[in-house]
Amino acid sequence: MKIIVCKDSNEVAKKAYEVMKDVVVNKPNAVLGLATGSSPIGLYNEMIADYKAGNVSYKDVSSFNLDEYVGIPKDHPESYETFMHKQLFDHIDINPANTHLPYGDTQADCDAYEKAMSDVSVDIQVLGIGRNGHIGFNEPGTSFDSLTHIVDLQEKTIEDNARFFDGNMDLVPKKAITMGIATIMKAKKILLVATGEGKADAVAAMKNGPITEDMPASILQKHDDCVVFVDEAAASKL
Ligand SMILES: N[C@@H]1[C@@H](O)[C@H](O)[C@@H](COP(=O)(O)O)O[C@@H]1O
Repeated sequence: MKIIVCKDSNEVAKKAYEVMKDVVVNKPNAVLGLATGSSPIGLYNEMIADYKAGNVSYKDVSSFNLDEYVGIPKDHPESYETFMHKQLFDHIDINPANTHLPYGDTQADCDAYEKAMSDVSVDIQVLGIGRNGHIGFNEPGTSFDSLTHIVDLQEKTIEDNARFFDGNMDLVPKKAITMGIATIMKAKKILLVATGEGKADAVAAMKNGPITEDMPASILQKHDDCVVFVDEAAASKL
């Protein structure tokens, strides 16, 4: 795992984009693993700006997102489907038919997503990290062997996401469908971004702590090509 400490979130976005650009320019039909949350928004803005400048195209790219809430429609304002359209897809030339997010609440839904992903190979997987070390929605305690599955969200995660639901924890979905840890680890390259002091404990445990299912992101120590961009605040406990 390579950690690069940047002075602020702006630099994190710019540096992370250099890695993304390298993948897409070298492989115009790259498969991108994408993430939601506030962390990757700066990176997505850089992708959009460079696309608008005419420097890169996503017309042959396809994408697979990490996760989605269970129990809200795809067109809900806070669904991850809506997030991805608003933050990225609607501003670049990616073919909407080539974008994929998991959806549903049954094992069959999980198996279908896993199957679709096993037919391709993710060239670069973007990740954020939860304050409790979750990646995707793989909460502490998730098996490192897990594939796409349905999860019960932990209190801390519901609390963190309440800001998107009028600050009301009751409105936050309590379940989600997520790629598993084993699904994520299959990506050829992993690009994790984390900013702010709230992520400092999780970043330190991910990098220096024991590899344990209690800290899902710690498994990334075992990935052959994982690059992490953090700002000084998120790096403060390294
Ligand atoms: N499912 C997402 C994760 O993929 C994301 O990494 C995490 C951190 O979010 P943020 O980047 O807003 O701190 O939030 C959610 O739980």
